[in-house]
Amino acid sequence: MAVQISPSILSADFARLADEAAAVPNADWLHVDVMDNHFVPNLTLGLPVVESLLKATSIPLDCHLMIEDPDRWAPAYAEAGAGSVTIHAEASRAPVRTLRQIRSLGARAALALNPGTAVEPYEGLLGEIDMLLLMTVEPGFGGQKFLDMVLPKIRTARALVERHGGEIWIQVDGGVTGDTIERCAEAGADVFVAGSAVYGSADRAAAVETLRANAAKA
Ligand SMILES: O=C(CO)[C@H](O)[C@H](O)COP(=O)(O)O
Ligand SMILES: [Fe+2]
Repeated sequence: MAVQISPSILSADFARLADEAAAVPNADWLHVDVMDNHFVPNLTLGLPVVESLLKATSIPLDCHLMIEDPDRWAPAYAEAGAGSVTIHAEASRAPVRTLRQIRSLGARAALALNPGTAVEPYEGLLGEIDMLLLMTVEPGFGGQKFLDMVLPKIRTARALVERHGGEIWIQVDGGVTGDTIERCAEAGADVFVAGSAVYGSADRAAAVETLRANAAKA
């Protein structure tokens, strides 16, 4: 499993997003948290900002939609050129249709599960996804404490994914730091989102490399 690091611009300076993207040239992805103040109690950014960001960086965008109606909006992010589009299982009413639309528009399709959502009921969707996102905090805000209770679910997900051929990536998001990343990698995650651990550091690129090195220790 190659380690991939996806810095979350949630913790970046929103007035300087192009510079903040340029500060992490060694990132595999740029994680974009779309929040609508309904599915989660916070409001961030939407499609117009993603469209501008796509013009400002060559780093592929990993769009994490924390919105009430992902079935309506997710295809537009894929159409705009996002490299990966993630919908929440708790929000989607038609996940198969939406995940297929995302793929048919050329993006990787991903399904996200909140900390309290079990993975087993979604085994049937594994054929429809390129990545499974396991939230390691309750979605809505950056800078929260990593929830250790999700570690067994990462192990379960890794076992399920291996049974399905092992090609689906497992992403973790929330409270991922130089300290917690090793536990996530050891449990079976291979894509790591980090907001405050990267954008809370003076040297963002060095923070990305520290995360990558620590994940590789597992
Ligand atoms: O989806 C998210 C929150 O809902 C963010 O991606 C996540 O919280 C990143 O921030 P941090 O690394 O600071 O926890
Ligand atoms: Fe996120």
